[in-house]
Amino acid sequence: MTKPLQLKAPAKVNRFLHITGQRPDGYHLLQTVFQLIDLEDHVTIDCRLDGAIVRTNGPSNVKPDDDLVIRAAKLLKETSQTPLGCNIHLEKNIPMGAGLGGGSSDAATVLWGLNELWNTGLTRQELMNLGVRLGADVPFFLLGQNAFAEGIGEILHPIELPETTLLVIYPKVHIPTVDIFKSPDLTRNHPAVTMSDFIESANFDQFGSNDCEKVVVQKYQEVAAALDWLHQKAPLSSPRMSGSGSSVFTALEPNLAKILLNQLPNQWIGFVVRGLHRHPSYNPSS
Ligand SMILES: C[C@@](CO)(OP(=O)(O)O)[C@H](O)COP(=O)(O)OP(=O)(O)OC[C@H]1O[C@@H](n2ccc(N)nc2=O)[C@H](O)[C@@H]1O
Ligand SMILES: Nc1ncnc2c1ncn2[C@@H]1O[C@H](COP(=O)(O)OP(=O)(O)O)[C@@H](O)[C@H]1O
Repeated sequence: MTKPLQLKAPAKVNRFLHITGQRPDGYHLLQTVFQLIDLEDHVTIDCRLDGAIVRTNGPSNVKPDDDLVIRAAKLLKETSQTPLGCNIHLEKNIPMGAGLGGGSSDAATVLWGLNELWNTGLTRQELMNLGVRLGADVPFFLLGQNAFAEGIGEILHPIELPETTLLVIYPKVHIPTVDIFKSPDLTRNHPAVTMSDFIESANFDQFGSNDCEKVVVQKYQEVAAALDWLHQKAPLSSPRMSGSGSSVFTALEPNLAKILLNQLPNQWIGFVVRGLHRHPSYNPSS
């Protein structure tokens, strides 16, 4: 019997997020830079010979069958027709509905881990094609490195980003992605940029904007307050929201990030994180 796999599933931030159009099926076309950060869920996967797929631990507010880790395992089992099953132990550290991609990262980690454990032999691209059925962010997490993304987030161009420390604030608001994408107030015609525009910009932190931010700030006062707080405390930085919210972040010198974390109003949760260059559990060429 193989040993259980212990894997880290990192969160992401969107350094900018432009909505450039919409597909005929309603999904939004976007351009973004995804950055992996060292805020991580822990996923332990153990092979079962009886074919059952079981979550042995996980968020109490997500039913086991709705959990993206179980949905990912079932999708790979169905696709590969393996007779094997698994136990999945999920320790959540990434806040949910926070625009940090935790569910998508967990799903990607399970697809990658089970492909190894079950020896199903899918290529990375095949795993990505499966993953996008679970969430638009899943292919990025399978890529395993930072990326400039287009399409609905599945067209990925690897990119190297400089060392960064970020202060991330989760304003304890859970935002369903779908609510933001269906808002009539969402900007959907941001002019297209190129990856070179981003790379050649004088300051990555100031490049572009997050088109979901306006809609979220109008609807969720706590997100607006967290952004205002960052603007006041670090006026020289460029605070942003990540994804469809609710987390906000800014790049700071590490000592200042720690000082501000200690001053954070206690109704919010803060994290000082470092940008990662590679996925902590698998590398892009494996
Ligand atoms: C906005 C982004 C940016 O990174 O991140 P999050 O804030 O959710 O982490 C992602 O594109 C989100 O990806 P993900 O969270 O996987 O969303 P999904 O489950 O695929 O989609 C939830 C719903 O949002 C809408 N949706 C999602 C992505 C997209 N490009 N266009 C959409 O219109 C669809 O109605 C979809 O049914
Ligand atoms: N393992 C999981 N982790 C987080 N959320 C999950 C998971 N499985 C299912 N979900 C559902 O997906 C929703 C969005 O997940 P998450 O990835 O945390 O947020 P976001 O899309 O804002 O980055 C959650 O509200 C939850 O209902």
